[in-house]
Amino acid sequence: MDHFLYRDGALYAEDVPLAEIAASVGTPFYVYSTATLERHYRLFDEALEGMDHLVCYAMKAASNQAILKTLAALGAGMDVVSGGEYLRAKAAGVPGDRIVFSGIGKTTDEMRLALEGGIRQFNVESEPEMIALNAAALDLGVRAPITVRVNPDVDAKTHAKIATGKSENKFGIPIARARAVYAQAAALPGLDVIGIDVHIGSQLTELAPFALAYAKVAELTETLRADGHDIRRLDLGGGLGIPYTRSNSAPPLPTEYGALIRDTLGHLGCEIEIEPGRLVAGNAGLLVSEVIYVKSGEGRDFLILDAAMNDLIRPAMYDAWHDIVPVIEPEAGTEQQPYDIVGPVCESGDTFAKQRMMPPLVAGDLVAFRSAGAYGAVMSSEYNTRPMIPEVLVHEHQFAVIRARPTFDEMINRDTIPEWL
Ligand SMILES: Cc1ncc(COP(=O)(O)O)c(C=O)c1O
Ligand SMILES: N[C@@H](CCCC[NH3+])C(=O)O
Repeated sequence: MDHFLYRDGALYAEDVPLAEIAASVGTPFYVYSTATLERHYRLFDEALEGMDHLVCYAMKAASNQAILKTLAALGAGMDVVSGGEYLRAKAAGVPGDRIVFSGIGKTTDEMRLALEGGIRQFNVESEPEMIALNAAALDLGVRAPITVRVNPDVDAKTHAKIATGKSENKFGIPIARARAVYAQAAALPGLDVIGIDVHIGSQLTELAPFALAYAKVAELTETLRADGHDIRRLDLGGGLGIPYTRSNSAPPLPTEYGALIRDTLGHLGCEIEIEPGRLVAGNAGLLVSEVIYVKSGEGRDFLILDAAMNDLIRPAMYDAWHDIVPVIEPEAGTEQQPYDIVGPVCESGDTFAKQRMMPPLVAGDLVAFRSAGAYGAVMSSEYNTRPMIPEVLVHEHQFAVIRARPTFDEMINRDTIPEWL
């Protein structure tokens, strides 16, 4: 459930009409609902109730400071994947002991930053990374808490570009090699081996792949304990999918996911961490755009929007579906017609939807892309020298711009001219 509903014939974000925000900030823009963000975080937190746990929001999904602060205020931890994300999390008030550091390519500088600023644990993904982290920790005279991310060779049954748990993927160490790698880690004096990490992919719409992966983690926990390792924390990654459209095959709910965790891993008495990103932010955000032109093509009509692939790359990159709805609710019985919905960028990949059934629209009408809160604004660019679009946060009846649109002067003057020119 989200907080973007039609009321009196118009789409609202909580208690604010989207048209009012559009009039104030101009289109296109991203808008997030505080209530939905909070609700989704709490669903995970409650799903793990009774177990020692921490929900570490995967901030790669949406990392505006205001979003992070909203979640941090509820006690959320953060999963970060770069020095920049680490600093963002700290700036939002998340203490180091609630930050986990994931990613296959952590640099020594990033390791030092986190070791100095405080870190809950590093999720280490290779032997060379282990050696580098050991050296960085010894250099600073500290011990780095780590889990090792294992690759369980499980098919997450999601888009190939966001599946991470098969042996051919670049992530984690093959689970078959885990015992040897843990033995190596335990022998490094700068590392404190505390647990196991796994993350098999994103936008999972079934529980079965999680069940397979977690069963392997349970077995590995017992094996490693028998080898003498004090395995006391399991980081289970993120990946639970969201409904991108209102169909009857909605993905499992956080409660069902929590029950699976309890069933497969509860008996081990470990502290549980999860790293949801998409489910927290995805349906908490919309992209709102205006129709610039309606153009008749050869056998098809194009809705040309002022949003483009640089603002929301998911359809171009993953052929992703986003529901696109008019901001003014069509009257009951309005006949729909097919449109190709496109942006102004100069490539045909700048297509959001083909032959999408919509009520008749004209220039100046507003449309909203649903489920755009995760991997939306964070993946945007200035391609075609299009300014990054504003982000707005709604809280009940108020809204605030949480990132302003840069001016063209700011964009142009960001470049510097070498002295020979
Ligand atoms: C290590 C790690 N944790 C958490 C996530 C968040 O995944 P999702 O947004 O699907 O919940 C990702 C992205 O897939 C990831 O790579
Ligand atoms: N960017 C991807 C998700 C990547 C998940 C990364 N851990 C998407 O929009 O679906």
